[in-house]
Amino acid sequence: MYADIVTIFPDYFAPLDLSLVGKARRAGLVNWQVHDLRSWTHDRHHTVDDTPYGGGAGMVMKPEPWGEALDDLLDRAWSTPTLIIPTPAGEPFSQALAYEWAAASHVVFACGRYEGIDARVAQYAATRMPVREVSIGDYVLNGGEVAVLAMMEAIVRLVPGVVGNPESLVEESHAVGSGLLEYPAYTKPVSWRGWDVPEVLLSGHHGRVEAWRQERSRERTAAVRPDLLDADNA
Ligand SMILES: N#Cc1c(-c2ccc3cc[nH]c3c2)n[nH]c1N
Repeated sequence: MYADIVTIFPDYFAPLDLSLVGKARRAGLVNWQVHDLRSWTHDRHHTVDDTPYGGGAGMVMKPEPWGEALDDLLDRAWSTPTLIIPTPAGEPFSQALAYEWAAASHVVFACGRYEGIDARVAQYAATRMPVREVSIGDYVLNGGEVAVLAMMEAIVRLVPGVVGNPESLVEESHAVGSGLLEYPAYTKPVSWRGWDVPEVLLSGHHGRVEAWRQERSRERTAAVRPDLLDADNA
């Protein structure tokens, strides 16, 4: 999976070179390039925003720099990428989308700022590539960069070879098809500040451990995400 990330804050993405995601890049399993949108401006002030038509607070990102950026990235592309635009108004980002894009050869992330990107950019882009407008949750950020950091981590960890034990991807919360949140985890010491590890986990009886874990998953899901149980039963 290769990603182009276009932003006015390239430094936001330095953390991608840390930990598992950075290790995957150094192993050649994934790669990405961060681009400063201002590289596609031509005025002295590298202007990327302007006032909104129709009035209202804030500024809107101008279409011209985005159009030139997408044209350049498409010209250099080996295959037609999917354009992913983070926005509070988007479809929910999901584990299923993370799997889909982990298998994609090329994605382009467009990080908006201010009140967002001129709507014609997504319209124009859709004439040249698949476009997905996605949201990482029902709260409002100041820009798309944090969303892209989250999506990159969710996507890269699913690329084959990145996670040491692929089994660990199966039992986690929101694993596609599981419909349940993951069970609580414990490690040594067996007793800590008066709290003991549940006996069943010390029994060595795999059947009982599995049954206990399934019950804890259902209990936890019913408590905090009953909507997943409805979806699970749908
Ligand atoms: N994804 C996502 C977002 C955003 C978001 C994304 C892009 C921009 C550009 C200006 N403001 C933004 C907020 N807020 N909340 C989410 N779940």
